[in-house]
Amino acid sequence: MQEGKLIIFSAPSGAGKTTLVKHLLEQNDNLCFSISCATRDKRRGEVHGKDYYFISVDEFNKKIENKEFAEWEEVYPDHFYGTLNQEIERIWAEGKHVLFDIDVQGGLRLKKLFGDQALSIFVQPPTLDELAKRLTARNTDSPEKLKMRIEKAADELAFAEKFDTILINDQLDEANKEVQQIVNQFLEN
Ligand SMILES: Nc1nc2c(ncn2[C@@H]2O[C@H](COP(=O)(O)OP(=O)(O)O)[C@@H](O)[C@H]2O)c(=O)[nH]1
Ligand SMILES: Nc1ncnc2c1ncn2[C@@H]1O[C@H](COP(=O)(O)OP(=O)(O)O)[C@@H](O)[C@H]1O
Repeated sequence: MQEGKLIIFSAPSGAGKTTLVKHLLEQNDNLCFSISCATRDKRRGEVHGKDYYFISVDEFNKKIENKEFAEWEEVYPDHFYGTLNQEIERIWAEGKHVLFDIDVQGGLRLKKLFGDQALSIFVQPPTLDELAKRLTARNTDSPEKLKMRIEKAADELAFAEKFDTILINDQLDEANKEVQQIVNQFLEN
């Protein structure tokens, strides 16, 4: 099997990485989204096997024991997320490059594992206030969860400099264009 490349998007929750990743996937047939395992509840509109493999904490722990994950994190208390080795291989076997939407620690771990084969992109909101506004408007989280995500975001912003590239997601059209340029440049080399 010919190995492809890895493009990793990490960001605090609400910075817009899911939005940017979806757009990139629509525009590029040679990229495929890495579907993670997650133990959180499914949100309205989410599909098992498309957005995530939604599994129980017990199933998740079995996969840890069986060393099925390239990386995994307890991103929020009792909310585990992980990238399956099998998922990366499935995508490479299709002759495509792998696109990740994963948390900051997971992103840094994959970059360390794959080195120059991977590009790590940190998506930064223009301000923390704007991030809080976007998360509130998205309306997918309870007030407690919202608070937890915003607090965690402030810590995560400190890791931006450790990524290959920082992308500020202010005007969405501009950010989409910039992402495409960054990805084109990486895939050409
Ligand atoms: N480490 C790691 N983080 C993941 C993985 N999949 C998703 N995440 C991250 O987990 C966090 C929470 O994701 P989610 O519950 O979907 O909410 P979101 O932050 O609003 O997108 C986000 O930062 C995701 O990028 C994974 O496989 N590994
Ligand atoms: N540049 C932007 N300007 C305004 N709103 C945005 C922008 N990018 C994303 N959003 C909105 O902000 C919310 C959070 O974006 P999302 O992609 O879900 O973030 P993440 O995956 O990083 O948690 C969504 O409702 C999305 O539509």
